[in-house]
Amino acid sequence: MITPREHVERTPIGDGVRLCASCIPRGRCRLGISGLGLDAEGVARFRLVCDAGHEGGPGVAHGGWTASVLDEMLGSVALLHKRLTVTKSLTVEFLRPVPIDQPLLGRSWNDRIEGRHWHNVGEVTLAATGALLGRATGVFSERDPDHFQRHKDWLATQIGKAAD
Ligand SMILES: CCCCC/C=C\C/C=C\C/C=C\C/C=C\CCCC(=O)SCCNC(=O)CCNC(=O)[C@H](O)C(C)(C)COP(=O)(O)OP(=O)(O)OC[C@H]1O[C@@H](n2cnc3c(N)ncnc32)[C@H](O)[C@@H]1OP(=O)(O)O
Repeated sequence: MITPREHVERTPIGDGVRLCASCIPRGRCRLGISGLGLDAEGVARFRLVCDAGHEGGPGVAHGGWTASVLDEMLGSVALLHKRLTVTKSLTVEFLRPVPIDQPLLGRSWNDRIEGRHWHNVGEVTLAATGALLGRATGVFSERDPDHFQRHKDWLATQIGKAAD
């Protein structure tokens, strides 16, 4: 079985972020995230733009976009340390409307690790002024790469049960 590090290293990067399966063919994150790497304090930094494809209210991002980018940014913290985690819980605060087509900045970092659980934090700000628009806390559960095969096996059992 491959190690989590090998699994992470085999996943393609686009604009500085490890790409999820659906974005690998396009070569960039569909949410408009580019990664700037870890700074000296171990904080992951990102450039973000919410394009009109994610417009909710007039001129502002759908809340699902904001929650998704925070999930992605907090989920990237362990990836940047070559560890594999999935979101166990995510709490999002929508502090101000997020404008579309405006440069935004994202930051995410680890607060503490308890066993296999990474407690991560992150925020989205307006690049022009640093105004805080949204923030999140989340717990990310460290997994082995067999997580996805386990899911397939579990699903096959469930579907089998439904057919009985
Ligand atoms: C998009 C995912 C990417 C993940 C990384 C993949 C590749 C890396 C490379 C590039 C990716 C690029 C970017 C990614 C960056 C950020 C992505 C954002 C992160 C996400 O957006 S990620 C998707 C959303 N998040 C989930 O989708 C989690 C669903 N939630 C669970 O999976 C469990 O809830 C879990 C693991 C959280 C529990 O955590 P835990 O610490 O409590 O773990 P525990 O082992 O105790 O399991 C407790 C119970 O879950 C069962 N269980 C565990 N694993 C299972 C499996 N594989 N199949 C079937 N059942 C499973 C056990 O059997 C037990 O069941 P029971 O209670 O009945 O005994």
